[in-house]
Formats: sequence, structure tokens, C-alpha cells
Amino acid sequence: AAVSRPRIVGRLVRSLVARAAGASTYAPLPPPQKVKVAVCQLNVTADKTQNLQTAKKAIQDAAAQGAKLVVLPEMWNCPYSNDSFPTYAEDIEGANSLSVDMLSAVAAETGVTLIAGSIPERCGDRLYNTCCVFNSRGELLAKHRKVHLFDIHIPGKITFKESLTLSSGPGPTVVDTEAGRLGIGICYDIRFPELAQLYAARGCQVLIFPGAFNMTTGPVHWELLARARAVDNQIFVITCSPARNPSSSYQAWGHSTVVGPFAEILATTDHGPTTIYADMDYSQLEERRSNMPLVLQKRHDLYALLDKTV
Ligand SMILES: NC(=O)CCC(=O)C(=O)O
Repeated sequence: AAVSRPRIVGRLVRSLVARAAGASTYAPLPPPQKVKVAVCQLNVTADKTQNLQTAKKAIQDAAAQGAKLVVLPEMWNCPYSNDSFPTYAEDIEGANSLSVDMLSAVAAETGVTLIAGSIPERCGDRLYNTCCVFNSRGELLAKHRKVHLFDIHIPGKITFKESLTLSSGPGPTVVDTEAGRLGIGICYDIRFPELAQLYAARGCQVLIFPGAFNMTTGPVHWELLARARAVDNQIFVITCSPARNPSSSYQAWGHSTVVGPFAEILATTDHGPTTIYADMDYSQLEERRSNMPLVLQKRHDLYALLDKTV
């Protein structure tokens, strides 16, 4: 049955205000100690209706398997291409966002916390690569607009320029959920260690990166970056890619992965459509950090992380 979409604008504004008010304190949360996460490596096609059905079923299946936190990939409702972004874009705050309506309804129906990968978002005359976060009542808790756009040129291998169509987002996104405090990045955002450090400094327990690496950088950098962000910050890291679609112009690397705070791989896969599961035990954060107290051992007299957003 259809669940009506909550009044997203008001809720989002209230949530942003609440987060801004608490931003300077970052009081420790009483989080769940253990969370089962499902990472859905979806097959993405040029058919938006089919993509929505695929995502909905994957979320329902994940919830049926007991997952409380469900993650979707970058650009799961459209092919990853500058030609597609304007055509598939939706006004997330608007009344008729097919993707947001579906996500909100299925989060409420299944009772999961949903990190809804990303979709192209239209806002005025701009487009963003945007991740929506829903709580178990289907309310939009936050949205992260990709901060670092994927503009690269590796001659003979890959050239991509997201900035041809997309604008970059305003800043980091920390969101308190029933599944813990989460820091959100999208794909290329994972390459910038300061963002992850900032999330860790704000008490995030998990860093979540919907992403779609490619066949050149994916084999060398995808897992390396996820494990690097995990080991540097002694934190859980989740990456979620679309499955590789041979008929797509952009071949995604796949290999969605969950990494623990000792940089250990908790779950991973290759490039086919699948959902992987992991149990994240947040007590491991304290354990790893007390075994090896990197934060205390840092030479704060020599260097510092400058958070310009608070
Ligand atoms: N969608 C992206 O941001 C791709 C990032 C990527 O492939 C990389 O190498 O970085």
C-alpha cells in the first residue's frame, strides 16, 4: 500500500536546524551496540521504472533478512553518464519525486534506516549528485550532495567530468540515526582523507560511501581507499557500487565492501548484482581505539585538522 511521503521540506529543515544546534558539542550517542547492514549492489539500467522496482525489492529482501541499515549505490536510478543526469533528475523536495516517494514508503514499510545511494537532484537550475537518508518511519533525515566532483582524465583509459552537468555540494553530512551516527560521502569523496577525519572527529561510527568506481581506478584504489579511511580513523567504512552492466557506457567496478575499524574486510563481493551483509559491533570502536590510541598519540602540537564548517 502506498505510504504518503512526509512533509519533507519541513522535516529536513528541522533536522538541519537540530544538527546545527548540536554541531559544536557532538555529545556521545546511546547507539545500538550491534547493527546488521545490507549493502545492495544493484543492477542499474536505462529503464528508470525497472531501477525503482529493483531497488525496492532489494530493500524489502534485505529487511526480511534482518538488516536494520540498508545501503544503495551511487546513481542507482539512472545510468552513470552526463547525458542521463539531467533526464533522470528529480526535485527531491518537490511533490512528485518518484524515487523519493518509493524510498520513503519502503523505509516506512520495512522499518529500516535507509542510506539511499544517490540520484541526480534538480534544484532550481542546478543538478547535484545527492544521497538521501531515511529513518524507519520513512522521514527524510538528511541529504548529502556530493562534495568533490569526479573530474578526471587518465589518457587512453578514462575521462569523466561530472562538473559538466553537476554542481558540488555545500559540505559534510553527519546524521544521527537508529543505526548510529553516520558520515556520508559519495564515491570520489572517499579520496579526501580530511572529510573522513572530520567525520571521525564528530563521533561518527560508520562512514558510508555509495560509489561507482571504474575499471581503471577500481582494481587499484577502491578497496585500498575504504581500508585506508577505516584504518586511519579506526572506524567502520561501507562502500556500495552498482553492479557492472555490460551494456552500460560506464563500467562500474562493483566490489561493494564493508570494512571494520581494524581495516578488516567484513563482507565483500565481485561485480555481479547481489546484496552483502555484515554485523557491525560498535564496541569494537572503543576496543581498537584503546588498544591503539592514535587520537591521543597524535602530535597535536605539530599539525591539526581544521574543520571550517562549524
Ligand atoms: N563516481 C565517481 O565519483 C567515480 C570515482 C572514481 O572512479 C575514482 O577513481 O575516484
